[in-house]
Amino acid sequence: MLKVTNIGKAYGKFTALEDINLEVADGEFLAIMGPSGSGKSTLINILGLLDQSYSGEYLLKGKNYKEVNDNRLSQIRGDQLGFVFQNFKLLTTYSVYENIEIPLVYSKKEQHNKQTLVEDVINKVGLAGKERNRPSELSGGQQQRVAIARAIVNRPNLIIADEPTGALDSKTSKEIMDIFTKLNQAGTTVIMVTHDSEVAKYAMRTVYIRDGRLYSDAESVKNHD
Ligand SMILES: Nc1ncnc2c1ncn2[C@@H]1O[C@H](COP(=O)(O)OP(=O)(O)OP(=O)(O)O)[C@@H](O)[C@H]1O
Repeated sequence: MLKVTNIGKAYGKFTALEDINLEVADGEFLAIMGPSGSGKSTLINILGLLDQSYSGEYLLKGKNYKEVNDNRLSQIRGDQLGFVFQNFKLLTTYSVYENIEIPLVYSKKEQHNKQTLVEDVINKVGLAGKERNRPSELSGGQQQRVAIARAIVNRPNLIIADEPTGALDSKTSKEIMDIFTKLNQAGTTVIMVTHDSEVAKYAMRTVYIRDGRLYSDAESVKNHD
């Protein structure tokens, strides 16, 4: 799915990422863990084609998008990637249905029946009956379901989730992780940042970032415990 070779990222004199190497296979479910400020968001912003100012090489599905212009990049993000954030990032004046429909409205992909696609994902995340509600009328867990539905409606190759359970209680977190697990079992690659080791257990593999450097599970134990 993706390959990162020797990636570095600096904010002025501050090195946020250094010598990052990572390969994620199609169909994997990867958790990225690490302390606050270690570089997790910086890394997934690069993986999600939201940040192009890094050194090293990033290939998504074998392609290097570093020189691609912003319009084309947002098209690629919309068509190939799905994003889920800690604070849901829903549009508050839109209904559940309208929030989920957004990626289809902007996509240039052929979509024969948008309504069926939206209804399918609403059922998948267990929100049938809530189509006309506004986000403010939903619980945190329900809002995250809307965000997940919005992330998958365009059938992305890869879902990038930044602390998707960070604002949820443990029971709701489990329900949300069950949805990610199902999506992954159906073939979607998932990369998820989390602080919560219980949540990371849902992933097949966990990598750790500390001070901008990446460690695999075993290396992390060796170097830091
Ligand atoms: N725009 C920026 N300008 C300067 N420094 C930045 C900027 N964005 C991030 N940083 C710094 O880079 C480091 C990594 O930040 P990042 O947001 O990637 O951490 P994180 O691991 O995601 O943290 P958290 O778990 O708290 O979200 C931090 O020390 C942060 O202060």
